[in-house]
Amino acid sequence: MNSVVLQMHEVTLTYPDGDGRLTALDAVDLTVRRGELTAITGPSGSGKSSLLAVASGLIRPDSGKVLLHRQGGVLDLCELSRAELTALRRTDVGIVFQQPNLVSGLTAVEQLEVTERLGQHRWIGPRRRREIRRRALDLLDAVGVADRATARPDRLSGGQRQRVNIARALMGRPGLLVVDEPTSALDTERGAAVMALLARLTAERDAATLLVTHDRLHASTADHRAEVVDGRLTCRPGVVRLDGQCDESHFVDQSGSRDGGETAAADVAAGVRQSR
Ligand SMILES: Nc1ncnc2c1ncn2[C@@H]1O[C@H](COP(=O)(O)OP(=O)(O)OP(=O)(O)O)[C@@H](O)[C@H]1O
Repeated sequence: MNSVVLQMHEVTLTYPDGDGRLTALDAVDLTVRRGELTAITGPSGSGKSSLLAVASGLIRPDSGKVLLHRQGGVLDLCELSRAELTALRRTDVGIVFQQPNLVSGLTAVEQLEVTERLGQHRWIGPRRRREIRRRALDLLDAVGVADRATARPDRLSGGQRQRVNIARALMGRPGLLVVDEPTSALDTERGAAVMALLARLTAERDAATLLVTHDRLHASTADHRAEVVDGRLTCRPGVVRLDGQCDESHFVDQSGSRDGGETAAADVAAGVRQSR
């Protein structure tokens, strides 16, 4: 079994709501492993974005643990300062937001370079700059847009912008990749291609990918799938207890859990596996 990268344990998150509090996440347990893609689905307002925000350290939960396993040890994101979390998101956690928020004046390769340079608090010499450019070009190649490296966002299609967005999130070599609705602005075919790309990158780069999608067809192509309803995970893929034991009662074997009308989903899944 692959090694654990992210472990959420009994995570509860509330927001102010009038005189009271609204529970967005309710005692959520979730484990995400290296080289595996976990997809979260759920109705609107069920807590999917809140789950991603907590998993990536953008929001601190009211209670629970969010453990990030990385080289050199395990960190509880709930105990880190804002500055430490910002630094961590440059190196260990890649985030792909729903809208590819690319900088309008920069070319595709510059979008990736500037991300890397922002993380360096010192002057960067020509050799290091060449290394950064080479890595940026390699990543654009890996996501299939090497030939658009010098194009600005207004010259890229929606699918190409999303691919640059994904490549940018990988610049820091993150162990955890958090992806919010990557296909929402794409048609079915381009959406399926982006899902296949994420599955391939997850396996090739040995990343742990946690993805939110409203599209059950796309979710069915993931290694694991869970659903959030009213802030609770209805099934919990491969949850590892804090004592290190795997809680098999919550393990979801996708091969045995297909629901009705998913023949097409199985076809997409087969395509994804072939393209890996
Ligand atoms: N900043 C906030 N302040 C107050 N309530 C919030 C805030 N953000 C989200 N909520 C509420 O928390 C609940 C979960 O919201 P969340 O955005 O996580 O759901 P979601 O599943 O991502 O929804 P969608 O699919 O519509 O994006 C909702 O009831 C929402 O109204």
